[in-house]
Amino acid sequence: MITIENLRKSYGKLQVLKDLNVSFGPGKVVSVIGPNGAGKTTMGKCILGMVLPDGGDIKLDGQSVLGKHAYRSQIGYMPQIGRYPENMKIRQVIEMIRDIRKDAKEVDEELIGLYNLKSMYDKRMGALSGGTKQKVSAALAFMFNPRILILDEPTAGLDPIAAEILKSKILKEKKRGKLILITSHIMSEIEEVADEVMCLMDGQLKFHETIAGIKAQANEERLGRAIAKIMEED
Ligand SMILES: Nc1ncnc2c1ncn2[C@@H]1O[C@H](COP(=O)(O)OP(=O)(O)OP(=O)(O)O)[C@@H](O)[C@H]1O
Repeated sequence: MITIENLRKSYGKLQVLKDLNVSFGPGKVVSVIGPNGAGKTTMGKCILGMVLPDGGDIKLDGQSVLGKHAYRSQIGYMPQIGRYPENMKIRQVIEMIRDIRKDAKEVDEELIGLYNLKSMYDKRMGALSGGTKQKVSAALAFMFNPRILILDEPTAGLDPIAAEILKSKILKEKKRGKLILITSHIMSEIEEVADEVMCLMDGQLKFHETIAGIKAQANEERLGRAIAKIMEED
């Protein structure tokens, strides 16, 4: 589904992605982990076309996406921190995005319902709590039934019930054959939802393995310990 080949990206002198190679298939939840600043968000933004790589390629179903736009409608994105016009009401933000995506065949309002967002439709974005803003971001990411979802620390700031709702949604959409990339630092969450873990270290792929494979490789039952063991290996 997505293939990343020799991807390079620098910000000034800082080399963030250094010849990154990795591929992801459909019907999988892949947890993207790695130390702060390892390049996880940058990789996601390169896939989304929000950051232009300096070299290498990103292919969707074998076709390069670089310099193209239309493919983006197949990807839902939930940013780490959603930024919205402060004065717009939730209703207006949702209507605006629906208007931009008039072409979408299917509109999925499940999260709007589960998060009871309609009861807050007239609140302004600038007046929302961080968690409520996250709920709006989650609802928008899933809204147009994209084949691919890129979720950047999606449960950070969500209360436990809202986080459970999101995790169930992730698993439901995975069963429908979607590819879901999730950046997370929470081991219990990774173990609950992910099939595979991709670890970025210093802009390169440290490993990309199934959860069972990681535990077997490290000879550790606890995922957190297994990952720490592999990350410490040279
Ligand atoms: N627009 C930018 N301009 C300059 N440097 C940037 C920019 N965006 C990211 N960086 C730098 O690139 C590096 C990688 O950032 P990135 O956000 O991809 O890391 P990350 O793995 O997602 O980190 P975290 O776990 O903290 O979210 C960091 O050192 C960051 O400061």
